[in-house]
Amino acid sequence: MQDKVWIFDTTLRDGEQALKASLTEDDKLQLAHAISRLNVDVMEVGFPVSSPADFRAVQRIASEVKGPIICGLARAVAKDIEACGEALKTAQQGRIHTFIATSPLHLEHKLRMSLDDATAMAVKAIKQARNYTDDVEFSCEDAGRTPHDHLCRIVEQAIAAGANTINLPDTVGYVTPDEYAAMIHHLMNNVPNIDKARLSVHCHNDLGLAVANSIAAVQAGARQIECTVNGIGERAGNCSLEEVAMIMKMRQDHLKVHTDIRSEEIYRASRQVAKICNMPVQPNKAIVGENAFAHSSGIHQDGVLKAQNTYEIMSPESVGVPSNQLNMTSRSGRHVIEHRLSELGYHGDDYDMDSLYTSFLELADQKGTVYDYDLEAMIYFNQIRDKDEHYQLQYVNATSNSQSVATATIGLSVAGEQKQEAATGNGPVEASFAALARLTGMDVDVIEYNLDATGQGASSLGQVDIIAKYQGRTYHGAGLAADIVEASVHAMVRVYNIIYRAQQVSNLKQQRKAG
Ligand SMILES: CC(=O)SCCNC(=O)CCNC(=O)[C@H](O)C(C)(C)COP(=O)(O)OP(=O)(O)OC[C@H]1O[C@@H](n2cnc3c(N)ncnc32)[C@H](O)[C@@H]1OP(=O)(O)O
Ligand SMILES: CC(C)C(=O)C(=O)O
Repeated sequence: MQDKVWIFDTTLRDGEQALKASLTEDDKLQLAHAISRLNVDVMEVGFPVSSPADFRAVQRIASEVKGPIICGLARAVAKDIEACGEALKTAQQGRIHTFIATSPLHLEHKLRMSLDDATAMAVKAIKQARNYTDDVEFSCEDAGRTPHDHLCRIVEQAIAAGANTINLPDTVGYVTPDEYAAMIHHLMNNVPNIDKARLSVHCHNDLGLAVANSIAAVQAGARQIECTVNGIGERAGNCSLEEVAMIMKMRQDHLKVHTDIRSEEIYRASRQVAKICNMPVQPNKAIVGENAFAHSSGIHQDGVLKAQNTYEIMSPESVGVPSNQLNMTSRSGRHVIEHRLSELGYHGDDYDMDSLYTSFLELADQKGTVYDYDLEAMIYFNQIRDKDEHYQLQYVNATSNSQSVATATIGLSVAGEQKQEAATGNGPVEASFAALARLTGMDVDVIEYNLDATGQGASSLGQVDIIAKYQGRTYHGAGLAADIVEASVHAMVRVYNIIYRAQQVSNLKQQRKAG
C-alpha cells in the first residue's frame, strides 16, 4: 500500500491574502464548493477573528460544504481561538489551526518575546482549541529560518498539548529542497512523540521553490501539503495544488505516495479561482496554463499526431482540459495541416499541398496564427489559383494617407515576362487597378466591389469579390489576403485572366472560321 499525502487547500485563506480586495462571503462559498469537488482532505477557509464578514464566510462554509475538514486560522491568542471555534461549530468535521512564529528574527523583532514565551502561548492556545475540536493543527511560523533544535522543543510541547498536525512552514520561501528535507528528517528523528502527529508543510514561492520544497518534504516523510489552486498566495504565492497533485499522480512509480485529488476537476477549479479572484493564470503555467497542452511547432505536432505521449506526459483530459491544441503557425509543418483539414472534411485530392503550404506560410508569417476558417478559405483559393495563368501577380506596393493621392506599384508576370507599373488614384485600390490597367493594356470597368472579412476580429482575412465589365461582357474575380489591397489586386488579376482566356477562345473560333 502506498502512503497517502493529505492535501490541505488554503486558497480561501493564504490564497486570499494575495488579492487586492478580500473575497465576499458568496465568492468564498462558491469557491469552497469548487475546491471541495477536487476532494481535498482539508480546506482552510478563513481567519474568523479578522472581520465579521470572514467570520460569517467560515460559518456558512462550515455548515454548507460537506466532505473536506473545514479549517480556520487563529493566532495563539484566546479571542482568535474563540472566534475560530465558534465559526466552525456547525462543521461536520472542523479543524482549528493555530500558529506562532519561532524564528529568532520574528521572535525578536515582530513578537518581541522569547522562544519559551512563544511556546507557552502556543501550548495555551492548543489546549483552548481542543475544547472546541479534537482536530488541532499547530504551525511554527517561519520554521524554515528556525534552528532545528528550537523547532524540536516547541513541537514536542505542542504535540503534548494536543496538536495532532504539526506544520513546518517555509513562510518566506527561503530554504532549498535539501535543507527542507533535512529539517523534516531532524524532527522525525529527534522529537520523541512525533508519531502522534501528522507532519505538514506549507511553502511559499519567493524563490520559485514552493513545489520542489513540498515534494522534497514528502520524500523526507511529511504527509500533508498545504497549497492553493493556481498557487496564489501572499507575495509570490504558495505551493500550487495542481502541480503537487499531478506530480504525485504522474510519479507514483518514483515517489510511492498518492493523494485523493480528483484530478479531472483541476481545470474547472483553476478557471473559477482565476475568475472570482481576478488573478489570471499565466499562459505557460504548468497543468492549467493556456499553453500547458498546446503544441505550435511542426516537429512536436507531427510527434503528438503519431503518438500523444511523445510530447505530453499526461493527457489533457486527466486534468479536465477538454483536449490538446495544435496551433497552426509558421513553425507548423504539412502533417498538422493535413490532419486539421481531414478533421474539417477535406481529402488529399481536394487541394495541392505544396501550393497550399506556400500560401499557409505566407499567411502565418503575416498573421501569427492560422485558424480553421483561414484554412478553409485557402482551400477555396487554392482550387482557383492563378498557377499557370497568363497574368501572375508578383507584388503590390501601395501607399496612402489622408492628405495626398495614393500611389501603387505592381509587379506582374505577363506570359512569363516580368513587368512593373506605377499609378496614382483616390485610394490604394484605385491606384492599384490603374497600374494593372497599364500593365494589361485593358480598361476594365469595375461595376461591383465587395469586401468581406473571413475570420474573426482584426486578424481576419480580407476577401474581395469584383464584378467587372469589358467589351460588353461581365466577369467575376475573387481574392483573399491578410492585406485588403492585395486581396483586391488578386481579384482583379483573376478578372484579367478570365478575360484573357475568353479572348483566346474567341480568337481560336475566328481562326477556325477563317481557316
Ligand atoms: C504567515 C501568515 O500568513 S499568518 C496569517 C496572516 N493573515 C493575516 O494577518 C490576515 C488576518 N489578520 C487580521 O485581520 C489582523 O491582522 C488581526 C485581526 C489578526 C490582528 O489585527 P491587530 O490586532 O490590529 O494587529 P496587527 O495585525 O496590526 O498586528 C499583529 C499583532 O498580532 C501579534 N501576532 C502576530 N502573530 C501572532 C501569533 N501567531 N500569535 C499571537 N500574536 C501574534 C503581533 O505581534 C501583533 O501584536 P502587537 O499588537 O502586540 O504588536
Ligand atoms: C500560518 C502559516 C501556516 C502561514 O501561512 C505561513 O507560515 O506562511
